[in-house]
Amino acid sequence: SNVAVYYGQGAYQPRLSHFCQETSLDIINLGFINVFPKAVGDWPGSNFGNQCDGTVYEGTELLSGCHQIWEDIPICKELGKTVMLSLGGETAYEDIPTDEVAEWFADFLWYSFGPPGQNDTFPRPFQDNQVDGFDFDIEHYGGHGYATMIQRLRSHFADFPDETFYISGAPQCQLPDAQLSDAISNSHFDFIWVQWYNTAACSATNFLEGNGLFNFAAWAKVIQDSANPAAKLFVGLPASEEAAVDGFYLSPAEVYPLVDIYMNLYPDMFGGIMLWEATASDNNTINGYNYAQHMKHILHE
Ligand SMILES: CNC(=O)NC(=N)Nc1ccccc1
Repeated sequence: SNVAVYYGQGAYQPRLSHFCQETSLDIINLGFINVFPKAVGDWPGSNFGNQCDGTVYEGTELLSGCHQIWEDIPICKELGKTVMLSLGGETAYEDIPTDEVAEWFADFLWYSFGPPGQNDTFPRPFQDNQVDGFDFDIEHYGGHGYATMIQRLRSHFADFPDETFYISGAPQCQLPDAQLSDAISNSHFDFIWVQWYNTAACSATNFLEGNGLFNFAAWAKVIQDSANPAAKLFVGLPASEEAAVDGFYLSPAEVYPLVDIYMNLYPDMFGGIMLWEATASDNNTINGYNYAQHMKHILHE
């Protein structure tokens, strides 16, 4: 199974190619498109932390100088990594007011970050690089419009039948997830990485306490009943103590029994582990291995 990490918001983070050289990482979510269009014709905005050169397309919040990222994506692809573009994140105001705006947003993302050369009225923030898909890390205000966006994106995917594009989501563990439940029921996800941290009522730490509140099984049922029962369910975890709200970190030794049980209870659905986030994992070494390396070992046990 796979290890997915978020990249783009790490403190003093190294450039993307550093993480693409890590063999323990399979999927890299570039975060974030953190400003959403409010009307048809509005451009979204982006933030990738200390990366990019601070320039934006005039009159927008969309970064235009992400040279480290456009230089590094080919390296990542060469090394077999799946590179997703993540929408949302902590700072985003994610409200999709109408279906027209949802479809505009999907078109913008596709023509700007999908295969190049389709429609040159759109910018190419990563130049001729194309991402492998789009991740929905919708933390608030959401709920409306995401199913429409995803259906629109998938109609674009169908124009490139020889290429594979993915849709993923990072709901909070509380059910039903206010932001993404509608989208999960009504549109096709490939990966669902649940944030089993920062929410006491259902986080992975409950597994350690054996109190029955860790709700992997409930999420498995949501996926079984969803628009894509074949979607893969990942266990989302903080990659270090500091990477999440206090008290939600699990050591590798604590993760092992959780993964062992649920990987074997749900062998087809279990997709792997998602980590928030890449730099925190790098800075969290235990017995000479960083956190993501420990996770990769656990998945291969
Ligand atoms: C997939 N997205 C996240 O995991 N976001 C996230 N962890 N945000 C955050 C929330 C509280 C403290 C630190 C980071």
